[in-house]
Amino acid sequence: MNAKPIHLSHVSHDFGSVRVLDDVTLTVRSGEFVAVVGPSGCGKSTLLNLISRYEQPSSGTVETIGAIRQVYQQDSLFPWLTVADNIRLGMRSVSPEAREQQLFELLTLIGQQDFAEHYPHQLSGGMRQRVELARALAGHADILLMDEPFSALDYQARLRMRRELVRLLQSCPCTVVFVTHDLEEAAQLADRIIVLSERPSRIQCELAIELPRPRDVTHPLVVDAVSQMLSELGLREDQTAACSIDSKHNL
Ligand SMILES: Nc1ncnc2c1ncn2[C@@H]1O[C@H](COP(=O)(O)OP(=O)(O)OP(=O)(O)O)[C@@H](O)[C@H]1O
Repeated sequence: MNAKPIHLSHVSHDFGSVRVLDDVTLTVRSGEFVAVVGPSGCGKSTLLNLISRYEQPSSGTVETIGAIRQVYQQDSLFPWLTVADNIRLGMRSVSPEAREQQLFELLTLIGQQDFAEHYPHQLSGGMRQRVELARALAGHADILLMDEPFSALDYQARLRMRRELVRLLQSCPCTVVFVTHDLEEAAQLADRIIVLSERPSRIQCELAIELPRPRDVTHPLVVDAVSQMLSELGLREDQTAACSIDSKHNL
């Protein structure tokens, strides 16, 4: 993997007369887990769409190196295909000889080996998201773009999925950009959190969290990071608490 698999330089993006992103410069290092948070409608998904090249920036440049896979909030499994066939779809770049072995490994990794021949409607929401993750990681993704992948799940299922994602990334390392509304999720998972401002969005600040994963939601650094994001987003009731997280303001 390259040292800088994602590099955005002075990227701005307009939809018609509406400027959504304004002069965003962002580099993501190989293997880094970057979370993106910000107010609703500020352009988080647009940022992912620019990285995936689904959208072209109005100005600035986007450079990526390596295979990109995406995981969305809505599960996008094909309902007429079994779990195994859905995952096989992600393996078009894998040789036929290696495919079945990798399928078995992925099913084992997500704990769904007994459900290979089930259809998506026979699975819970959490199980479907696990299969989505396996499909995205099949065939060796270099960059994983995740757009609120766990937001449809209940709190306990989200906690389990975070743990599962950490475990999966240990087995299948890649560079991750993870959009979420859930500040706790960002603090539990990310090496670096990008806080976007209101539209037209700029990078308001970056928070680095140097703490090994898995991280407990009650760890003081996780709690501090949530507290700082709340402050940055103007959502604190009490703005007086100090924060020990290393943060960099880009305003
Ligand atoms: N294809 C499009 N055409 C026109 N406007 C768009 C398009 N896609 C997004 N927008 C607008 O751009 C803005 C940013 O949208 P985007 O989905 O990127 O925000 P977001 O931060 O991901 O939102 P949310 O947090 O609510 O999911 C919104 O005002 C949205 O209406």
